[in-house]
Amino acid sequence: MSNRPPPLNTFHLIQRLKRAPAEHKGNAGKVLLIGGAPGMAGALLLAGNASLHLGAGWTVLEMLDPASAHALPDQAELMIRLASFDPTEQLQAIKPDVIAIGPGLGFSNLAIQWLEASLAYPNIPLVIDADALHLLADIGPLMTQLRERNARYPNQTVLTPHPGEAGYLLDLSAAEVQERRASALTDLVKLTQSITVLKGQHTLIAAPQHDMLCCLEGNPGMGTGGMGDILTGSIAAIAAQGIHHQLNVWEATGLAVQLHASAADSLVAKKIGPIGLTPSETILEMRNLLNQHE
Ligand SMILES: NC(=O)C1=CN([C@@H]2O[C@H](COP(=O)(O)OP(=O)(O)OC[C@H]3O[C@@H](n4cnc5c(N)ncnc54)[C@H](O)[C@@H]3O)[C@@H](O)[C@H]2O)[C@@H](O)CC1
Ligand SMILES: Nc1ncnc2c1ncn2[C@@H]1O[C@H](COP(=O)(O)OP(=O)(O)O)[C@@H](O)[C@H]1O
Repeated sequence: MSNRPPPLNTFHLIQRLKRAPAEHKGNAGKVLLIGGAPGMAGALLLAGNASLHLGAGWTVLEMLDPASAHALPDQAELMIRLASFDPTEQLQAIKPDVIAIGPGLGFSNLAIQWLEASLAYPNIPLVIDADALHLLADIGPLMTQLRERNARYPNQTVLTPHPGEAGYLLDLSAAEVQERRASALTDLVKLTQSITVLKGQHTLIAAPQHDMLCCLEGNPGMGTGGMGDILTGSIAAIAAQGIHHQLNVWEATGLAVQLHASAADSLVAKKIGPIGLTPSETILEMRNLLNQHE
């Protein structure tokens, strides 16, 4: 207990996101989210909804599932495209300010090509989650590409493993990660050279250039499928606004983690959860907190 890292304390950063009267969507940034293979479109839609409600100027989804890419979205603000077989060309056409890849991505050749192209896309914040973390663990050249990206553009890439994904990267079980969360995170940072968020009760974040911090907020109501997907979209949206609002990727990541957990606590305090708390409700409460502190 006494060895717990210092607490995450980020809400003072919200002031920096305050919008000047003449600001426009270009100042809030363009987030590109990649994933949503057949059967898992919901994961990408949740990440997209989080990005939209946390303030990104544009949210574009590259959806791998053709049926979902062509369906009319509930949220018309989302720009949904069918992920093409030429990711490099597509990225050059979209010119994103931030990329997030992984929610519902799956493990197809197309998924691998999109991860390769995202890792190769230069010098913008990149968030890597869920199935993209499995691909990094499984395919050596992708891990090499990640390390090279971090050597070239430090502090731009964020990994968000839950204990299962952390274990997969480290060749441990989820239970073994949980037994030594702090040292597992240190190992992940060494392995990947990335800003890394080890999710679960008392989420930990660390980076090659930053000491470890611990999020004291959050509750077991967050144990609902999709809760991690909304964190991914939130980190991307805050990082995108950070580009014009002097918030670096480490700060954006910490703020998103704390907002996410605090929003869940705030909903539980209102008796909306812990039982049945949904990621969609949590997105709206994160937006409330962001605007309350602005
Ligand atoms: N609506 C949707 O379409 C959803 C799709 N999802 C996608 O489904 C795919 C599989 O992801 P999942 O994460 O569900 O499944 P995984 O098989 O990757 O991980 C689940 C396992 O991780 C371990 N684990 C996770 N959190 C833990 C914790 N806090 N403590 C201890 N162990 C823990 C457990 O062993 C658990 O069985 C991903 O692509 C994901 O994005 C999920 O995000 C859920 C929602
Ligand atoms: N008991 C808990 N206490 C605090 N936070 C939790 C708890 N259980 C889950 N969470 C949080 O909920 C989120 C779950 O993410 P993840 O497992 O990736 O979900 P999914 O893959 O379904 O989107 C993480 O941010 C994690 O920290």
